[in-house]
Amino acid sequence: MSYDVDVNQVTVKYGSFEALKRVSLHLESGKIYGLIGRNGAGKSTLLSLLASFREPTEGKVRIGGREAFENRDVMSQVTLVYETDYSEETEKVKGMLEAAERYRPHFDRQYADELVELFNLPLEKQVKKLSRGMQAALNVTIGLANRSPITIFDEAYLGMDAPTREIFYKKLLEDHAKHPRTIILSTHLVSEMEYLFEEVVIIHKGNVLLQEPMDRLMERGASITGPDQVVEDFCSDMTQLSTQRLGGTKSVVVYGELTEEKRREASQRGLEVGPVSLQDLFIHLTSGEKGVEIDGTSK
Ligand SMILES: Nc1ncnc2c1ncn2[C@@H]1O[C@H](COP(=O)(O)OP(=O)(O)OP(=O)(O)O)[C@@H](O)[C@H]1O
Repeated sequence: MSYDVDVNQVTVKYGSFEALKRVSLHLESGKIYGLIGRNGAGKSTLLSLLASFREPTEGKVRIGGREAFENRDVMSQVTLVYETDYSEETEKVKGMLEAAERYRPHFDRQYADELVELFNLPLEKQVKKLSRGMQAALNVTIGLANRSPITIFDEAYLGMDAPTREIFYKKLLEDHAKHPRTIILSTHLVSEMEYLFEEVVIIHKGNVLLQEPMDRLMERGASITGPDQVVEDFCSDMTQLSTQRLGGTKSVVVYGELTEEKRREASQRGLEVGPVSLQDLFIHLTSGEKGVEIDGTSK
C-alpha cells in the first residue's frame, strides 16, 4: 500500500503563537527527503504531526489517505527518531532491542545485531550508562531496523562523532536501496548530509519556503562572477540572493532557471558561471525576515 504523506493547510498553535502557518506538503512514498530550516522554523513541530504525537490546530495530516492523529494503524508504520532523555532508563541495550522486536511490525533483529556490532554498542550495558553518542547510535539502530514505511530522523545524529555519523549515512543509503521507504532527515548538517537527499523541503518561519528535487534545486542556484558592471547588467532581471565585491570584480548568487541561452550569453560576456552549494542557497534563501519570494516553487 502507499504511504504518501499529505499535509493539508495545517496550522499548529502554541497558545497564540503559530509555529506552522497553513502548511501544505505532499511527500511521495519511497524517497529520501532532507528537511532543513533555521532554528525555530517549525521542523520538529511538523515531524511530530507526521508521527501522530500531536494534532494540528487546523488542517489535516493524512498518511496513505488516512488521518494520522491517534490512528494506531498509521502510528505502527511510522518511526520518529530524536534525541531522547535516557537518564532514567535502566533497561539494557539488549532489552531495548527485544522490546522493538516485540512491538514493531517490520523489525529486523538480525539487521539490528549487525548495526550493534558496527556501532560497538555493549548489549549488556544499561542505556542510561551509555555515552550520548552511543545512545544516539542505539536510537538510529532501532530506527533503521524498524524498517517503518515512514522513518524520520530528527537531528538523530546529535552526539555522534564524525566516523559514527559516516556509518549511519552509509547504512541508511544501503538499507534504503534494499528496502525502499520514505526517509525524512531533519538536519542542520546541510553540507555533510546533502548527498543523501533526493528531495529538499525548506521550512522558514512556519511556512514551506520550497520543495524541490535536489538536482533541480542545484540547477536553480548559480554564482555569476566577472567585471562589476557586466555582472550587474547580466543579473539585473534575476533574483539576487547575495553580492560580493573584490576590487573591480563582482560575484552574485542568483536563484532561478538559467537557460542555455542565458548561459551562452554569460560566456560571450566573459562571465564565469559556477555552482552554489545547498548550504549556501539555504543560508541566502532564509536570511531575510520572510525568506526570498520564490517564483513557481514556493508553497
Ligand atoms: N511546547 C511548545 N510551547 C511553546 N512554543 C513551542 C513549543 N514547541 C515549540 N515551540 C515554538 O515553535 C517554534 C517551532 O519550534 P520547532 O521545535 O518546531 O522548531 P525547529 O525548526 O525544530 O527548531 P530547531 O532547529 O531549533 O530544533 C519555535 O518558535 C518554538 O519556540
